[in-house]
Amino acid sequence: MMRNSRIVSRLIKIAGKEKVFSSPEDLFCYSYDGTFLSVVPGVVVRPASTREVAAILSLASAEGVPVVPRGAGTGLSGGAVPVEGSIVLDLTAMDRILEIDTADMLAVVEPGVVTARLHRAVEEKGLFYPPDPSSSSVSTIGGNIAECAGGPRGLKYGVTRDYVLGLEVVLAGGEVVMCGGRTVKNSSGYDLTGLFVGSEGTLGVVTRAVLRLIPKPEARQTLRADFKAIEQAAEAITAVLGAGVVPSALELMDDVTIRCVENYLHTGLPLDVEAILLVEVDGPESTLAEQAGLIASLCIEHGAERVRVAQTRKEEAELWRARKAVSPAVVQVKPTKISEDATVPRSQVPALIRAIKEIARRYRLTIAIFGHAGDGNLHPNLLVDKGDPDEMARAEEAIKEIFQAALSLGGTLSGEHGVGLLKAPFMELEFGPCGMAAMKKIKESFDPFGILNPGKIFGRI
Ligand SMILES: O=C(O)CC[C@@H](O)C(=O)O
Ligand SMILES: [Zn+2]
Repeated sequence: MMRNSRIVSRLIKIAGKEKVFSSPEDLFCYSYDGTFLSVVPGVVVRPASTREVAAILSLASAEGVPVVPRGAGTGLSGGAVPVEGSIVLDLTAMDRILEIDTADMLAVVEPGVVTARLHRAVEEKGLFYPPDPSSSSVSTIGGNIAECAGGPRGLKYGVTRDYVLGLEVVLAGGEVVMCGGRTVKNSSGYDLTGLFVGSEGTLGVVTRAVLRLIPKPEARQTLRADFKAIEQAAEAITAVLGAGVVPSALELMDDVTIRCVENYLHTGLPLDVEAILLVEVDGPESTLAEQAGLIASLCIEHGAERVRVAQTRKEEAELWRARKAVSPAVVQVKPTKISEDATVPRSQVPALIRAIKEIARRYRLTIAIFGHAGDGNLHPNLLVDKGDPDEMARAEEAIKEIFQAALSLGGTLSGEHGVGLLKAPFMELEFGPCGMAAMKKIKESFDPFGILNPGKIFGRI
């Protein structure tokens, strides 16, 4: 609850009475994101323009009040979890697609645009915005930029970072800066655009983005391969990636994951296998049969029980519905799922799977393994019970070991979910003290009073 009523009145003056929320019910709704963490903020404000965001940040820095920017709150690292007494900046009302420029192949959008809405809008014009996090039907572009979201298409097309050409950002004191622009090349000065992408609202608040688009692939084909042993699936992934085709998605779901999804959706996934691969290829219609055929035969060669190629759009949608429902499905089984995002060079995926399985056995934990195996990004989800302190303690140790395993295989803590609060304690494992000190200097120079999303990336301060 915001103790300082003067700040609430100033916010009302800036954004209007109906855009400032401070009832206990409203504050509760903004207290959490896609993780199990929750902190009630002081007040919520929903600005409608860059000018309003600038006025709010200048007020917050003058008063020393923390500000936590927020999109749809689907993040999985705690990046949008408020700080006690903070102002939550709900950016969902700034949701205009300002421009889709087919000649320069770019879109100019406000941060509150829902990712799937942008997909539809650009696809209507024959263009394509590849980043597609599983939450794309609700996630916002601002949140995607803040966490550098990815999704299944990362393997072929990259992640949000690869599509941000330019940004308008409001800095901590309320100053508005423009960085990058509408060109596909830009080598002038420091890459501020790149710095803001993935900075989780700790350096500034994105109020407008120029996004690169590409031509929409002509067609696509999806197939599912079922494997009795997860090792076979892991070998098939390596074989597919080495065969010269680049699938637009190559997703893995292990047996724990399959059971969670089946329990939730009853979509007919096989329960007698240890893993399935969901593979999508795209490109000119004429190339699909050959690409899919090659992948299917490599899967069979590596022990797949069966390969099913989706014959209709409906069948394809059903396969993707199952994959995209993993997160909500896992939560049905254990509400305190702890979602990880360990990412390794793609050749190391089999080794990472082995390491996670061994850690799960040793700590007596159920871990669902799934994710974007084709680009090395796995999401081991620990199914734990928050009310069981012994299990939580084992989970904590297991998480640390999973991170260590990923790092020792040449990987990173996070491929696409960001650091937020959950991974902050482990950052030094990846960057060492000097790397962390360099990042802190950047943070301090952008946010000398520490009002921008404090605690994220660096841990509680
Ligand atoms: O819940 C998760 O761990 C992953 C969510 C998302 O990144 C996905 O790939 O479905
Ligand atoms: Zn993912």
